[in-house]
Amino acid sequence: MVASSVLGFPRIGAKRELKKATESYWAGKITSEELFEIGSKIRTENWKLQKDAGVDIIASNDFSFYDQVLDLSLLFNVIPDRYTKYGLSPIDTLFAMGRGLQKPADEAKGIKAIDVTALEMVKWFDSNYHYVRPTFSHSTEFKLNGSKPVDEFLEAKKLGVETRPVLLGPISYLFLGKADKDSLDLDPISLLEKLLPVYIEVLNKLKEAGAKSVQLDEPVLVFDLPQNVQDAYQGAYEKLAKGVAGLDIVLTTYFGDVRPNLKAIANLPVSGFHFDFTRCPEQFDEVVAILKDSQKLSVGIVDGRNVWKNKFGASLKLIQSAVDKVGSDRVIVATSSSLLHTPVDLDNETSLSEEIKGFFSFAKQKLSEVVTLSAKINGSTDAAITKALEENAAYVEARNTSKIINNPEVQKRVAAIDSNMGKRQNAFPARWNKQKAIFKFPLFPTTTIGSFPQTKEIRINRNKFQRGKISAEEYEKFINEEIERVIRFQEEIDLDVLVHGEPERNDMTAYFGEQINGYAFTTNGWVQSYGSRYVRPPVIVGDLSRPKPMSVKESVYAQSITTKHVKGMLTGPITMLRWSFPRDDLDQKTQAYQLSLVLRDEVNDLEAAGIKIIQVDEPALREGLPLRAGAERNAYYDWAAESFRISTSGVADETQIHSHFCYSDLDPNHIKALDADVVSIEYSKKDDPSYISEFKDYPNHVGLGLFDIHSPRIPSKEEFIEKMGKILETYDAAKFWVNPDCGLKTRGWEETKLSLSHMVEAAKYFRGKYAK
Ligand code: MET
Ligand SMILES: [Zn+2]
Repeated sequence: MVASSVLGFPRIGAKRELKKATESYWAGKITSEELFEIGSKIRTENWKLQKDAGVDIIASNDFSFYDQVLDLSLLFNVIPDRYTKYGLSPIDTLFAMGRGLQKPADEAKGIKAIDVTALEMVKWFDSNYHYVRPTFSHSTEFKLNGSKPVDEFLEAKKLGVETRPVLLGPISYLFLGKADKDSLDLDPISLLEKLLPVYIEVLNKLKEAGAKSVQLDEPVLVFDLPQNVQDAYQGAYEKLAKGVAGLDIVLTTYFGDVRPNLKAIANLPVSGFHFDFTRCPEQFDEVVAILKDSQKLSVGIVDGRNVWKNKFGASLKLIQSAVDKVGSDRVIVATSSSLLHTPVDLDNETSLSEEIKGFFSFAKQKLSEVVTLSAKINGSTDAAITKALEENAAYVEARNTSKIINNPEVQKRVAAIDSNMGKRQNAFPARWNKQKAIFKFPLFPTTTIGSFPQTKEIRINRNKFQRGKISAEEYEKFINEEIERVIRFQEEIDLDVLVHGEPERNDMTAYFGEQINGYAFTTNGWVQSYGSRYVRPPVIVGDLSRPKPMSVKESVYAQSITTKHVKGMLTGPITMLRWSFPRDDLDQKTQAYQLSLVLRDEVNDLEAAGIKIIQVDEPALREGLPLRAGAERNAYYDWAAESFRISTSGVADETQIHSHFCYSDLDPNHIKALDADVVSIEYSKKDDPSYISEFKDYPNHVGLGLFDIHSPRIPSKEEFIEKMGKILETYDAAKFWVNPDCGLKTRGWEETKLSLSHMVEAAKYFRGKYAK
């Protein structure tokens, strides 16, 4: 019999319980016991849901209060010294590593002041999830520190749910990490021998607790891996298998093609493999060929990364060929990856049209999909299964013929795009000559990335407006007051280029998506982005067009109340695409081009309305990069840059185009290809001098982010001076912009005020210094 399996379930709770809990804990409103209680409740619900749906193989240890990779770092004692010297509890150490911690001293209680920055946070493969990067040094001493995987396994067992614990595998864990700044010569993979005993220890504890099998995720197998990393697999898994004899290890890969690394895993002594056939069905024959004897084949066929209903007909064919090859007892029907990347429950959506709702499937619905597929393959004649299959066939037909999907006007415009649309009138040096005469910026111009604190008041008013409790006029008045407050504050601390603060935007993608035809949006479709930050990606369902300007009103208002320049603020085409759930029936390039035309109209409208500086954010540019080098990646480079340039090249030389990048490794060549006049880049946690030199010969202007906006800590003026000083050792002062890492919307006003004031003071300090 074929079994059904789910690689992981969203941990945020159907009503975002986890967010509320962690944020209340950070605010000191609930105790750690209360926090743990809520975690336990979420886990219990998730396991029950899966069990009730009939899923055979259910994961445990897929829960986390912050990030599953960070959990492992805590578990393995990969905790840089700077976090251990305060005597924090394990959960507080975890949060300090994830988000930094700054606490004044409490003399009365004899408690010292705490001031520690967060570890680096980076993109999880090509998703919009972010993990906390394991940070190793020569002094890292692996040892088991806690028992989370075992505790959660036993917790489920007590509830009558037998689970398969999931851990990130040892090679992925090391490869996704980095050397700490005191140990830059350290190659994390060289720590493998030291790390394996700790894996063996925890796996044995799981075995003793009654686990029969574990899921070891090795997603780095979809990267181009250096030879030494590929070579590490065989030995490592032999040691594991020997060290935990009797425990089945299923090696899990996802998000792509593992064929280039197939040799590395072809002879591993594991009990089974999982492959992602939604992302790469082409690998089927070759990967199945490595299976030996009784090794199981977990067929990733229900997409863990999107919201579209599975197309059962095609899936059943693929599963059937798996059964034909290895026999039904060895086949598992699974989600392609953890469902962490999908919203929790479609049943909570009340405002979607029935037609569109009929196209979607969220995490809970995907449970039934794996169950239905496996039941059908097992020959079930159950009426409910038959009905589900019939409904699915009707869905496929309905989507093929739906009227909301095709817009011939849009298709015509995309077909008519020519190469001139992606070119500014002149190259940057000529543009800059004109721009500097207009803007007359001082040396080290200061600015922010766009958003200012999204206060409770803003959320309350937005909510009231959405519910019709306040009129459009009242809401506009409120937003304008917010804009005015932000403008006055920026004038007060003397920033050079102002922003309107984005108070009208709940989310930088959804805000625009809601104004573009062809998008659908959910009311509850939250997905974790990092820590307690969740996003609600809108869904591209059809061809995209802009019925009217989307951002001009707020920018024009902000500009009307100040004599300084206000930047218009837009989300770029690639980020719009990446932070939405895309269509699965149209290639991504065409979707990006549709978006680029929408944005081009908006950029041109902003310019026509008198906005002279326009920032088009592309934080997701790097995220879209295909995970492997090759033709697909090269093509992406071209169409992604072209989409940005189509958006921004309709303006005069005098209009200054900014762009912004964050969250991911820098990709200087790609950034250069966008030809923006000024780019701001997340930098504060990089500790990597090569980031500076990468831009040495770049003629355009660059602001390296000077402080971490994910953390509430406030850098002092001296800290800014030190940071800037370091950069200026190698960096051309004439192209140096001063800005934070990213927008400030998740911060409070108090810390924002202080951090930005210190930043401006530091810029002034250097102006004085350079004037001499
Ligand atoms: C994730 S990038 C965010 C850019 C946006 N303009 C903001 O400041 O919030
Ligand atoms: Zn950003």
